[in-house]
Amino acid sequence: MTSIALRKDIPSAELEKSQIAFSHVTLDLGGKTIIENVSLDVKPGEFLCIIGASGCGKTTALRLAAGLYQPTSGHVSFDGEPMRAPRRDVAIVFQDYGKALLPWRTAAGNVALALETIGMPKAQRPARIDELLKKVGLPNHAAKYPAEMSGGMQQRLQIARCLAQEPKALLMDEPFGALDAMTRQGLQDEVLSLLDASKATVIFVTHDLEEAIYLGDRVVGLLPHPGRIGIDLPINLPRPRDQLTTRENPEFLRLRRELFDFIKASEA
Ligand SMILES: Nc1ncnc2c1ncn2[C@@H]1O[C@H](COP(=O)(O)OP(=O)(O)OP(=O)(O)O)[C@@H](O)[C@H]1O
Repeated sequence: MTSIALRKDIPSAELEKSQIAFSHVTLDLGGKTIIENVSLDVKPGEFLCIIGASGCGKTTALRLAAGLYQPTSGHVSFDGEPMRAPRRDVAIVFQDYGKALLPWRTAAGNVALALETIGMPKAQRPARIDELLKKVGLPNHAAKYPAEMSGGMQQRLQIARCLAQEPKALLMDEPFGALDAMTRQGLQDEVLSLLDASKATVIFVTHDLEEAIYLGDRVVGLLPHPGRIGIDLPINLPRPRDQLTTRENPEFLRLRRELFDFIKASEA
């Protein structure tokens, strides 16, 4: 059984296809090569984490996956089609929820915007908004504005808004980087259970090696200057994951050591 099949029940024919594929991707920006010859296949429903030293190109790789950058050479595809521009079925969750949310709209209004974008008729929106806010643990906060919510709540709201798009893939850039440790662990578990239900493919960028192992089916580490794949580890830890037992598992500790050594060597 593969680690992906452990996460959710996806037909094996689906797993053979790539959902997001990088083929020999190189990207130059400002006269510098930022990403060099990256080839990467992400399968439908896979939870891939990207780690690496600061400035190694993690966010840039995510922007390529989102269609926000076009490669200088090589290509990025989604469901077998060239990724020439951002797509509605690929949602992005940013670390900076403050900038991602509209401050003049309530929680319900922020989610409604995503429903408008996918063309949901107005009459159907309130029930869907309630459902989404409930899913992310904000059932009683529909009328609040982002400024009236904690960081963790705002990030939940951003996730609800992304789920409203019913994305096939979710690209997450350090989504919990600005949150305290307890809020962060709670949201890790919420994201795992939300994604188990939605079966979306995930690319999740993080500085936190333990977070990457805890969440992922696979962890890819980038080497810096230019950004290249230096390590690609399957995470064969049982699911559902548990904040105590998973983190105490000897395999978790072995993986943490391997990634720690990788980062240390890549910074040397
Ligand atoms: N538009 C741009 N023009 C020129 N250089 C850029 C541009 N965007 C990013 N870079 C450079 O590309 C490199 C990779 O940046 P990127 O933000 O992808 O790294 P990162 O791994 O996400 O970093 P961090 O972990 O600190 O967020 C950095 O050296 C950065 O200065």
